[in-house]
Amino acid sequence: MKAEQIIYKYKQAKKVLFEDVSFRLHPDKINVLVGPNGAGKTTLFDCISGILRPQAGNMVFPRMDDILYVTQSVFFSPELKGKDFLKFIKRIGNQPASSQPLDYMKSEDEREKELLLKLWDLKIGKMSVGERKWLFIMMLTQIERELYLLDEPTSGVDPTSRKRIFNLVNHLVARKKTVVISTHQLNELLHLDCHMIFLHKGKIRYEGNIDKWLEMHDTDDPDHAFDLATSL
Ligand SMILES: Nc1ncnc2c1ncn2[C@@H]1O[C@H](COP(=O)(O)OP(=O)(O)OP(=O)(O)O)[C@@H](O)[C@H]1O
Repeated sequence: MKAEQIIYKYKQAKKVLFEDVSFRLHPDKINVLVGPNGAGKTTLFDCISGILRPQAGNMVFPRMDDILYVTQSVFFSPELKGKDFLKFIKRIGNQPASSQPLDYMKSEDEREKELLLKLWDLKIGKMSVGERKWLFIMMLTQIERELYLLDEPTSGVDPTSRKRIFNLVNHLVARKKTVVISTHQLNELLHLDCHMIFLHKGKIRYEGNIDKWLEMHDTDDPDHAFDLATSL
């Protein structure tokens, strides 16, 4: 899966957003899209998923039906309960909707089971950000697709929820699925087998291992490297 020489400009915008975006997704690692606010990460996800059509370039990605795209603003009524969401997702996957909470879960982790039991009867509007993100991602990643795009899945979540979300993402990679996430928390990438794609000022400025990227910037602090990379 790859993008070559993508050019994209929003109709209303004065300037081109992507002047030459090329990258390749790694099939066996978590692909991580990184870049400053406004660099175009969400726009790139929209292009990959087929929601937006670039004005030029070559995109080699699965068709829309084979992509699961979890945007930052997945909207479900805050009045719905956890169980309503879980049953709904099963039904759209043409699978039977069980009334047993643990039937919805693949993990054997006792704390996660406990969390699911708590969220089962809780309204979505009353869940914390981390609880809601974990529940959504846990369930949505059970839908079979070739490519999964997760826009900032760990923003606003505590280290435990973040670990749980990365476990879900790692399971996808282990199942030979291609995954792309975006994040601003670069420290979380240090212990991850990831393929970093760095978008800045309309181009991909780096693609590869995070350790090599840190070496290039002569630092072991990813936030410092980010600061240096975006000041160019
Ligand atoms: N519909 C639109 N019309 C015009 N400009 C837009 C539109 N949507 C987004 N933009 C602009 O495109 C640029 C990229 O936005 P995008 O949301 O893709 O960035 P991002 O990298 O995901 O940002 P963040 O890290 O803040 O989430 C921004 O300058 C934004 O204002």
